[in-house]
Amino acid sequence: MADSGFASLPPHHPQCLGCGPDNPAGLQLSVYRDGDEVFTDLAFDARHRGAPGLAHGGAISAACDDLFGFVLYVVEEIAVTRTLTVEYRAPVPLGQRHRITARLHHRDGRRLHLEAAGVGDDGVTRFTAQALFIVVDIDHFSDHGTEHDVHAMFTQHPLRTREGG
Ligand SMILES: CCCCC/C=C\C/C=C\C/C=C\C/C=C\CCCC(=O)SCCNC(=O)CCNC(=O)[C@H](O)C(C)(C)COP(=O)(O)OP(=O)(O)OC[C@H]1O[C@@H](n2cnc3c(N)ncnc32)[C@H](O)[C@@H]1OP(=O)(O)O
Repeated sequence: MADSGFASLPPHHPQCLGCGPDNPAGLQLSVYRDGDEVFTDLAFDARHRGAPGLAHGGAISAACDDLFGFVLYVVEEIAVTRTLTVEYRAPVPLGQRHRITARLHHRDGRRLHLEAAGVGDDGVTRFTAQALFIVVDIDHFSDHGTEHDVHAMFTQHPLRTREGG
């Protein structure tokens, strides 16, 4: 796939369930920016099993939620999920790669309306999602994480260029 040249976005933090490279129980998403959209290529595996051979809906939902958290790099706002709706249009087989793409649909004050779709490498759209994120201040996180960890989450990382595809 001709992905080289897309900007690689930094994980929210190293232990993030969705994208943290240091979280062995996480999805370890690698996320890229393509214009105003973000995307990740993901094949659910045995750790994400729901019914035999199929991905668990909660794992799919987590992937969508975390990917929405990367649209924030495009919007340049800090925001958190208030609502998340996933439409499971077709079963998602384990081991089959899907590209999940997310974008801002529209903004209304503090409300960010987001949308996403997961398309298999066979061209089938198996799930779509809509979310409402609410813009918050960095203080939203201060009561729960250490100052160091909260600061690190919002440190600007230089965008990297994807190598290969
Ligand atoms: C540029 C740098 C960008 C860097 C980005 C880096 C990191 C990403 C940032 C954060 C995420 C960090 C790490 C994890 C990453 C990603 C994972 C995905 C994201 C998540 O997993 S995140 C966890 C789950 N998430 C929560 O843990 C939220 C819990 N929740 C709350 O903390 C509050 O609930 C809060 C703060 C959300 C709102 O509380 P609040 O008191 O501030 O605001 P309020 O309730 O007043 O709502 C405000 C306005 O939205 C309207 N409104 C409300 N609900 C509505 C609805 N259903 N439909 C239509 N409108 C609605 C109201 O009517 C009002 O409208 P108006 O402003 O016009 O009055």
